[in-house]
Amino acid sequence: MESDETWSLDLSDLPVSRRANEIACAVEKNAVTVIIGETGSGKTTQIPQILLKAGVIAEDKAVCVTQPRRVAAVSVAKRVAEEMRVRVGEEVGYGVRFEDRTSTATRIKYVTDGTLLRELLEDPQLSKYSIVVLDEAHERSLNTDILFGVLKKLVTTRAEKFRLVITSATLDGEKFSRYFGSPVFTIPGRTYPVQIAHSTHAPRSYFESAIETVMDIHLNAGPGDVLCFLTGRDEIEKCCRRIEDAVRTTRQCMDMQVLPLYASLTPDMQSRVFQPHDANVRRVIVATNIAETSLTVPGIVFVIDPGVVKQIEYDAATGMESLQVVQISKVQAQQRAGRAGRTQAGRCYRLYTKDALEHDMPKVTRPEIQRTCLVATILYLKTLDLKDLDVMTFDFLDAPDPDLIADALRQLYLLGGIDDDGNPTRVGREMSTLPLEPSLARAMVEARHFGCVLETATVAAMLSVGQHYDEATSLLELVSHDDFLMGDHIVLLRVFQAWERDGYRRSFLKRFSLSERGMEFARDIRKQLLGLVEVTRTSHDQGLRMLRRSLCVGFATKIAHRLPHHNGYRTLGEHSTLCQVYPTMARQLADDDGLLPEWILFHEFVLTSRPYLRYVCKIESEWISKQREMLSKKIDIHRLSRGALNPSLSSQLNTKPTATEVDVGLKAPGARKTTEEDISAARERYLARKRKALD
Ligand SMILES: Nc1ncnc2c1ncn2[C@@H]1O[C@H](COP(=O)(O)OP(=O)(O)OP(=O)(O)O)[C@@H](O)[C@H]1O
Repeated sequence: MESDETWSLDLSDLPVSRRANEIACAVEKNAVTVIIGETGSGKTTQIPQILLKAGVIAEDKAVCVTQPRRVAAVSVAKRVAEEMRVRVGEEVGYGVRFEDRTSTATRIKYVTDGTLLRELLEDPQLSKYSIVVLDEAHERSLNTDILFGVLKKLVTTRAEKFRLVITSATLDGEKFSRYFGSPVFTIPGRTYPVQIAHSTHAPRSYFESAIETVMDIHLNAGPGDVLCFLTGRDEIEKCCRRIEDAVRTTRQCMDMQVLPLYASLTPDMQSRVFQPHDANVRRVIVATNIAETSLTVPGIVFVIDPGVVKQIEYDAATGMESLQVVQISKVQAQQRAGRAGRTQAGRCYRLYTKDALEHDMPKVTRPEIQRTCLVATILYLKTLDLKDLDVMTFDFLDAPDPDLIADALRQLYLLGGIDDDGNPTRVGREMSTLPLEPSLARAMVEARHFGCVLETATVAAMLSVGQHYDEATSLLELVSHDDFLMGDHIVLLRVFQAWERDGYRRSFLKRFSLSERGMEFARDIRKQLLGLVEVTRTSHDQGLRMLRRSLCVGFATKIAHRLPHHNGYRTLGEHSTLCQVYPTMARQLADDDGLLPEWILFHEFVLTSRPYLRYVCKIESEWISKQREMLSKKIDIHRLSRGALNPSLSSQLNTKPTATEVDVGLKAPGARKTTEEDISAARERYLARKRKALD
């Protein structure tokens, strides 16, 4: 028997649908509307349909709904297309990185927040849309936070009618209302009840406790699928194996199917969780927080919430990132419970005590914009050419620490993305058109001059993907010993080239234990990059050398020097830090004396058990003399914070190719410097808000 809960619900009975008229009127009347309604009440799927039916969307335009994650944008679009009985890509479509399923007929478009940011670069007025809905606002993803600030401006400046809607189940309505100067519309009622159970004591291991709870439900509870949250890929894969083993050794009449769900799975693998299945088999989905918001997985009755999440934290002083398992916020706990009770009544098992929820957990999730590297964000804001932009005082909902902004400005300047007056250079604009992180984008721009676009695009694509091979891979069959000694970038290039020579066959990937998902994804990204950057060619034997030189320009702020007679390194720059090369990589780089290269560039600087450099490549000191000189130069951050005061003027001035060739002193007439007072005021505001958030 197949479950078909999909149609068991009368859509007109969803809390949001019951208030359709009022919602349509509120959006029609107000430039910005904040809508708060319980999880599962119909915000994501129903509001766009309500606005369409009520004629709030202009005839020749569409409504765009953002989601923080790709899997949500795709699955919700599919669901709404089903409800409207149209095919995806017709009246309802979606746009995510590397995939656009829309047509001229599309009136409701689901996108990731990153996709909307890109669309803004091409069409700053967003002229295709009459309404933008920023959904899941509570997540405070970096991209959604940027959209808050940019769209708040657009609402007041666009000549044509434009409406902004902010939605979430768990939002500090008052704060949003104050920021946007908008009314808050609250929708009472939920779909089905969710019973919540807390642990009576803190478990010794949330991982073991999660497995025990899955097995307990399987052996003792009635029918229904299980959604269990964990923190990351490795942990999830391990948990799936453990559960499968436990089921094998337990005699139970009901079968079980265990499915992982995390961001780096292929879209095909991800969509398995939404496919109908035999109701006699209990399905257990083990997921990261990508399943925390938006998703309706039909059949879920039980949710297991261990109360933890993996979060990235960037330290601007050292340039080091750490990925740590931290406690979730109360808002996240509520979202997780809300994954049950959507198609039938449900239960949520919290593997932490009620006391911990009330006293230890933060109320809301800390915005990503306050704990991440902001180079890409600042470049983005600069290239949008907003009038009177000063990134230090930009109207963010929650401003980041000024040190984070200063760090981003410094890095952008050293990469040549902005000039002495903080205006985006031609190089900066080119960088912003590439769907890559700034260092890789900068290397790609440089690769054109060095004639090694193919090689650089391949390395950039491989590095963007991350997961390529497992420990068992015998790379020396694919990569020569000499190439091996040059480091990861060259190894990644050679691996891809070997696969390319083999005609991109899957059997090749299997034979060398290469990740099918990772390699296929890298191939897609590479193809896209090669469509964006003109391929200039250099002689084959120069390719490798030129590649490393381009990387030196892109990674000008990520260079390390080995200590004398020692395999430790010191990063270059204002806050030079002692660190080591990640152990598995260090083995491959060492020469016959066991010494690592004197100079390297690195892709990642992460804090795990200690500070490690990951993905490193050997470079020559004479290639980086300009970079070293720049790194030791005192940079006037105040001058960089403003910029694009007069876009037409700045674009005339911005014809300088790289920062290393920036003519110091060339200044846009009329540019007012951000003063020390502006920055102290920004810092004060930031600290005051932080204190308030902690209270
Ligand atoms: N794929 C689906 N299969 C079955 N029912 C679904 C599906 N998607 C949505 N629904 C039904 O529609 C309801 C509304 O879903 P919707 O995603 O619009 O809610 P929401 O208010 O946006 O929730 P959240 O705040 O959790 O994102 C769900 O509670 C569920 O009953």
